[in-house]
Amino acid sequence: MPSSVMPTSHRADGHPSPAAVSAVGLRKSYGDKTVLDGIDLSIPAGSVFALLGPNGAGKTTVVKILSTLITADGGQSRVGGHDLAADPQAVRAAIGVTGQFSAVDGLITGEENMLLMADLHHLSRGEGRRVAAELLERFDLTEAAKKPASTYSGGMKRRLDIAMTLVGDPRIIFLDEPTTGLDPRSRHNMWQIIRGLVSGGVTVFLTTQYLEEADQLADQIAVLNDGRIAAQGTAEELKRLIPGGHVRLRFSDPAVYRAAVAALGEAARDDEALALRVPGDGSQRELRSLLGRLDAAGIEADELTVHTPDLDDVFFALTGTDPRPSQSSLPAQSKENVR
Ligand SMILES: Nc1ncnc2c1ncn2[C@@H]1O[C@H](COP(=O)(O)OP(=O)(O)OP(=O)(O)O)[C@@H](O)[C@H]1O
Repeated sequence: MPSSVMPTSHRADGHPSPAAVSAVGLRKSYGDKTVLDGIDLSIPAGSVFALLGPNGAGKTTVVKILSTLITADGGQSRVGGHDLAADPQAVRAAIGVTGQFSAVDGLITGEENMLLMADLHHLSRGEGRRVAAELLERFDLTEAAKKPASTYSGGMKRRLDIAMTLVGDPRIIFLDEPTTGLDPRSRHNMWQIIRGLVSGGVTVFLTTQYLEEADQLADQIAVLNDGRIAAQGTAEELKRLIPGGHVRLRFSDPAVYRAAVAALGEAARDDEALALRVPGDGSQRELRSLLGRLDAAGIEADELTVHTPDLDDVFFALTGTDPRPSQSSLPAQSKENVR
């Protein structure tokens, strides 16, 4: 299933675009615990790739391997045209990494953090100052530039972290859960920043637990579960992989609800909410037939909503992890995968 939905990408001139990141058969274990059990990836240059997975699925491990922070036990990968095992230095020079292991030093100011990065990249004093000022401006940090980074909000720290990464002008950026813990406004801000990077030709590899984030940003999404890629494709392709479409009918009168239960034998019941979930593809034909059956039984629902599968459904079907734990009407599933 994974490879069958992975399209070959083409540049505007019709030639296949070179992969910015590729991996074949990546494996990693800690002791007798297998974290990655053969991961294949191919990410075209200039695109956004989202690695989606529940807690502990191994997302950070993939990022750490591809960004040379740890080594894989098996498999091959190329990043920015360089073999990871043979030339990790060249890989390091081509990439930027931000995430759970942030480089921001809280004791010094945002500006000093930037200048430190400029030093690390051997920029001259003048060039360093110019680049730092430009990036601080771009990430809306000019005002806060002279304050210690420890006083920054979560969103500001993430922005500073990305700004620091960009000092070296990397063509490939790894963002490990870039919006975890951010409020909705900062999250949208971060999405704009990521879109800006991509429009400048940067390849973005991001990990996320948020389906909406992958849906919003990614050209390709891979769902990681139990050390393997359970499915890969565009958001639309993934949504087509699974059923999940249904019509939800809600009633306020328990007697009418019971009549509906009797009339629609195949529907999943939520007795507490007096709601029924009738599986279907949401097509006009199916809706007409459903309404016909309700009419014939003299039943009128108080609320009728048509639900087409979304990434939540895909995630749920593939990982057994319900991203919407508050929805009691979903069937109870094994939570064994949640570590
Ligand atoms: N250094 C280590 N030693 C032992 N086990 C580890 C080590 N690093 C990670 N693991 C284990 O590997 C598994 C995958 O961890 P990883 O951090 O890659 O997951 P993740 O998908 O990024 O999760 P999260 O969303 O919680 O960050 C987890 O079960 C974790 O406990």
